[in-house]
Amino acid sequence: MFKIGNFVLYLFQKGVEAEKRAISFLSKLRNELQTDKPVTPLEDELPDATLWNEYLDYQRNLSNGNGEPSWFQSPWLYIECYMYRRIHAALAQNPPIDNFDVFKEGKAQNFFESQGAIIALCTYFQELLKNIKDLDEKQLQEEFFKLLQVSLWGNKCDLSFSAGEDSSQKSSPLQCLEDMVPFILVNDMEKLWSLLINAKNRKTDKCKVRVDIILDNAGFELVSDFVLADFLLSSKLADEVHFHGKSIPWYVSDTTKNDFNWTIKQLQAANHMWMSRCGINWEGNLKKGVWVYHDHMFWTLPHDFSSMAEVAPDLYADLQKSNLLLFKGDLNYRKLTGDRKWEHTVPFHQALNKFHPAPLCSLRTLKSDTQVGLKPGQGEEIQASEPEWMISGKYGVVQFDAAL
Ligand SMILES: O=P(O)(O)OC[C@@]1(O)O[C@H](CO)[C@@H](O)[C@@H]1O
Ligand SMILES: [Mn+2]
Repeated sequence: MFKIGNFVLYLFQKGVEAEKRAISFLSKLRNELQTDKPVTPLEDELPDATLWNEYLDYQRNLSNGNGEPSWFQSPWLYIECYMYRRIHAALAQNPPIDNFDVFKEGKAQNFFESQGAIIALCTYFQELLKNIKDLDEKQLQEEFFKLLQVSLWGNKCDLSFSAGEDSSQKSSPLQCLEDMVPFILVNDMEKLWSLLINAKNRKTDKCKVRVDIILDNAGFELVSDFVLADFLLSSKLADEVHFHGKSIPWYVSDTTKNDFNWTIKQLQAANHMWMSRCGINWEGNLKKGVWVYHDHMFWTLPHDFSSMAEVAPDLYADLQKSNLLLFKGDLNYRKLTGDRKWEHTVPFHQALNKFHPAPLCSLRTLKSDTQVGLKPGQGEEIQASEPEWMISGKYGVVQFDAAL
């Protein structure tokens, strides 16, 4: 008994020491940020450190003698990613808190506060499953469009955008879909449907249809992605869904493997029949191998996706096996388009800058100032009445690129 007590005390002290080290690392980080210090190379030995340091050299070369890359001067996308990587280093080097996710609490809260919306969605979906086999093609298409839009608007719930404040889904996610259609600035849902229905109709036993979802936020958005993924399988539009999450805590609410598994467990254990049924089915999908979770360090590097083929050829080759890639969220859109100040009328295909592993689609609510593929005058017209249109999260896109 005494020995166990000593051991617990020892562990407690180790924990306190690790916390102190992490806090001091984070204070240093805050000071560097607030005083616009030069960006420093990473000093940890995590597997991606070399790639980060090479990227810093690349930024130094870009600045072409105009001073060192620094917190206020360097590109926003790079600096913001770098900040999350440094936060990770503060914890990852510090056992026993090396696996602690500083954003876990916020993500769990988002999930619990969205409970009503999750119940509404799971109930709707389980009712739909009861007669999905009897639906004709037109009806299937309608349901696909609905669930696609729920997943699109689910992207409003992100904690980086709301600076950690409540951003849960409060209203029923299915109710106002029709009213929100005018806010979808690029609406390629028909193109997605054609791709999927043609693949289904052409399908042979040997060739499986694979859809990949490059995930964004945990909480309500993740549940909406699960429902969409289940619909794709249950309607036989796809045979496999591959999910891609983040291997380290990222942009506050992004989904890690822990969040992915935690969410399914929470649903299973819920005191609501349809929520729990969803959780049970989804764990079954993972066990059967028709749902597959992946993570890759590339998703938490600062590089935009046009560098993927060079920096992460294994990931690029894996994505090439897919029939359709669904990229969720704003950050993925920024990385798809290189976060440049493109003219709004530049075609999406061009902004992708040769990133075409497979047909792809962005499901994104606008929270940052990059938007391509609009009709002439479309952006200017909204700008005139709503100067915040690109950062308010009120508008969205379902923007497709057929690849090659
Ligand atoms: O990718 P998400 O979750 O849709 O959005 C991430 C985001 O909120 O984080 C950044 C602001 O901190 C912006 O890039 C973007 O608005
Ligand atoms: Mn996010």
